[in-house]
Amino acid sequence: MSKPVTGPFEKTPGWLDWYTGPSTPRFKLPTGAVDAHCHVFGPGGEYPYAPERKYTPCDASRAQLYALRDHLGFSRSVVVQATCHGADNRAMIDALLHSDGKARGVATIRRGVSDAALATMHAAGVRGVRFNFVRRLVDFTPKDELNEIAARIARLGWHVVIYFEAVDLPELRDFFTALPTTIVVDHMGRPDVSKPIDGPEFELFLRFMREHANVWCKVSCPERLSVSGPPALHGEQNAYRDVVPFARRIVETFPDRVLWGTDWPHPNLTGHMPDDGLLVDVIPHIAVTPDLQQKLLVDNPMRLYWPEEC
Ligand SMILES: O=C(O)c1cc(C(=O)O)oc(=O)c1
Repeated sequence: MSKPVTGPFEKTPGWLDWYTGPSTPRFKLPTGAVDAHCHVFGPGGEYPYAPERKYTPCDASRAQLYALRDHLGFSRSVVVQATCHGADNRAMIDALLHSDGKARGVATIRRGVSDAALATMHAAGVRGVRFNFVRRLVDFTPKDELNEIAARIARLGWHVVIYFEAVDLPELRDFFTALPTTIVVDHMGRPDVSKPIDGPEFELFLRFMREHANVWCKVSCPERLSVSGPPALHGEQNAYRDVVPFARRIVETFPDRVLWGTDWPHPNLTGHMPDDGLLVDVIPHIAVTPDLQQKLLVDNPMRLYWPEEC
């Protein structure tokens, strides 16, 4: 892979660039595997970062994303609009249009979006919108605006991706459960993995999924959630083992509603930047049988993003 570069923008101080030269995973992905959560950043010279952004990343182009996809052994990608681009979806859509149909997208949209713009996005491969409740990433959008957006995209058959911190679930739960679409939770609802797996906080999340069959979950981002590591670096084959039981519990309880993604290029990590090859090697620890791996990596994302092929 080519090296990270920065265009006309100055990166947030302390920014960690994505890992160059990732190892080849030891885990062999099943045929047709989908990386169901990844991003493109810019390049900033071509697709400027949004004025309202909370961070400025290094560039991460579609060519670099697809080179990683091929290196790791994925067949397809779901490109999720990154908050540093606000509601300007051009970089993400450009990535979809240059994917030979092998990428779908999740957009960020505002109330004023036209029906024509939504139709163009749909034609490009957008199949969802992202509602973000993580305070360090976005200023909140009022709930009435989100409800209006949800009603409009429901008509297109899209779903809503939600990103929130575990401590905020009690307050947001009623809003989420009233949404009219499939709901996909980013990064396991960000559990605090230093708390007990059988404790009330994680149980609330499991109950949220148990009681609402339209709620799906990405069992992604152990590198973000881990407290006691070890990180996916230096050949580590048992990385982020404090996160593994949480992800495994979700996969085994809801095998037909889980997705996995790299989260490349891993925005806002501070401690380390994972070797994406070793990150893939975490998968067999959280989906421990070929059957669970097939659902997590192929059947579920295909049903959600390429239903016409199922
Ligand atoms: O936790 C994060 O910092 C983060 C940020 C973004 C984004 O800026 O879009 O996306 C993610 O999936 C995770």
